[in-house]
Amino acid sequence: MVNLDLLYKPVSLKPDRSNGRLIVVSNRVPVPTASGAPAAGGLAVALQSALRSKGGIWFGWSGKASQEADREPQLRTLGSISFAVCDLTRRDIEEYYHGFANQALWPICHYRLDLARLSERDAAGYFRVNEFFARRLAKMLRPDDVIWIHDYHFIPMAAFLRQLGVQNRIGYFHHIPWPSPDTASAMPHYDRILRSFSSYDVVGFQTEPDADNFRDCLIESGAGRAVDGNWCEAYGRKFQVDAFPISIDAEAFALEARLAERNTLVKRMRASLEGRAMIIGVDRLDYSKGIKHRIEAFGAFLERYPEAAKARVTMLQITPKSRSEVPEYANIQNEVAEEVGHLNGKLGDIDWTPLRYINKTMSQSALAGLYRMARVGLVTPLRDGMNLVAKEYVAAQSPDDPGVLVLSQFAGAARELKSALIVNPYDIGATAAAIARAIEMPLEERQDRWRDMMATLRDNSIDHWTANCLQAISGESEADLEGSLHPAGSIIRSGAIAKSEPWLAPSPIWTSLGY
Ligand SMILES: O=P(O)(O)OC[C@H]1O[C@H](O[C@H]2O[C@H](CO)[C@@H](O)[C@H](O)[C@H]2O)[C@H](O)[C@@H](O)[C@@H]1O
Ligand SMILES: O=c1ccn([C@@H]2O[C@H](COP(=O)(O)OP(=O)(O)O)[C@@H](O)[C@H]2O)c(=O)[nH]1
Repeated sequence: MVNLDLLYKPVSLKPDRSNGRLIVVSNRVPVPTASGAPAAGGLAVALQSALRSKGGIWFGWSGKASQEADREPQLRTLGSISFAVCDLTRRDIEEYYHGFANQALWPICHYRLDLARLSERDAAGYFRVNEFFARRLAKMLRPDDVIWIHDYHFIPMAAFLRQLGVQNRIGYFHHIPWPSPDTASAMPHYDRILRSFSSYDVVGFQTEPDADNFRDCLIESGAGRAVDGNWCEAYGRKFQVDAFPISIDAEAFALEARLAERNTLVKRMRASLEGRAMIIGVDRLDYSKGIKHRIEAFGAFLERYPEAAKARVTMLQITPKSRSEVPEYANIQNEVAEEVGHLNGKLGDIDWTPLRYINKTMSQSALAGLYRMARVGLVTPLRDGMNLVAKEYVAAQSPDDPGVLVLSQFAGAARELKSALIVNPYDIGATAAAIARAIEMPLEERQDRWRDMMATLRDNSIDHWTANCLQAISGESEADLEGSLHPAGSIIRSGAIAKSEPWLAPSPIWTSLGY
């Protein structure tokens, strides 16, 4: 373990944006390991390339628990990237990760108020852990670093950094949906959460509706207003609020899929299908992914076309377990397993298992090959920030014989992949009909739809996303705004603007919680 205090000086100088390192902060940090285990989370997969060119630090949780005394960041450097991760205590993990992040923010952002647990203990733990990370990060920063913070685990991180005197440019990207004010306002410490966003220079969302919902939250709570298009003034500060739809490297994924035709696992799968068409679903085992509804829809499809289906179709559902210590996730694991058992018991035969259900994490290469083999990609979340699986499925298809994507209207990806068969995942009959349509779809229509979606993916690649986000966060696009009234990062007080001043205005609730 390396004591980072010895390596970096504290922040004190005026920011210079030109040559700064990139500092990425995320809850999960894919520290390279000797075994090179595959990553199941979209965030980890999507950010693989982000740090490559600029160099810098990827900072976050180690994924491990340890004792209070032993929690300075551990550093691993590979080329121009240093991975710095801190352990958390068991109590931290319980309150910050399982508790506030995944039992309050996650369900509320996915419109599941019925599953939200509002606990003061968890809330205090969430803010405490954010402060813990902020203090350690602040010690590593240089004045010209650009900081890019990811996801709902770290909403208050910038506010703590500002309190510590950090004046760097800081951007935030929210990977999951942001709901409308009536739902968002169910968040515990809603005012404090909203206020926390104003410490960023840029706040990014997956889609326009998410960004609109967020602006509406500021307006309806009386905290601020929208100005100059995609900017907001709130809590005395001006910051950019915009949609940056995340994507994948479609060309690289297509190549991976072509090569994966030689993958042993893919070959085994193909042989076992005995000529049947494959339908594929790939999701973390999460209630937001709509797996139960999907299984019901597949069952309805089988019952509607029993003989044809048996002779012609098999479904593969790849579902790595996720957040198993959270009760709602333990419940969904049981419910899905039961649903799979019912379906196979009722509709299967001695020589045919209609639904193959696997709780393993597959490598990207195996997934790419399996997507390519599948006639139908079933991506039917009840709510999803983006859903990279939908994009990967499209990228993996063979141009000569592409499969059909059946996509939920409630996935962020549906706003871009308009040539998918778009379904309401709550409508079991309509989803069953879409499966039937996808199986029967003529080659020409499949090719037309695929070409359209692939063109969209090529136009907005992951590199594009990273470049757009970083351009906004580093303030490069602000040259045009230099003459405008309130450039980003400015503090607004009674008509005067003090650019890049420290942000030191905690609300009463902050102090009441002891921060
Ligand atoms: O880290 P975990 O608790 O194991 O969860 C895995 C990740 O899930 C979420 O992914 C989201 O980000 C994707 C990429 O932007 C997006 O396509 C998807 O719709 C979201 O659900 C979560 O936001 C990540 O932080 C987690 O690491
Ligand atoms: O066994 C698996 C299952 C999923 N994934 C990857 O995990 C990501 C899931 O991202 P998505 O945006 O669809 O959902 P999230 O899990 O982030 O909510 C995709 O890149 C998948 O390829 C994987 O590598 N192995």
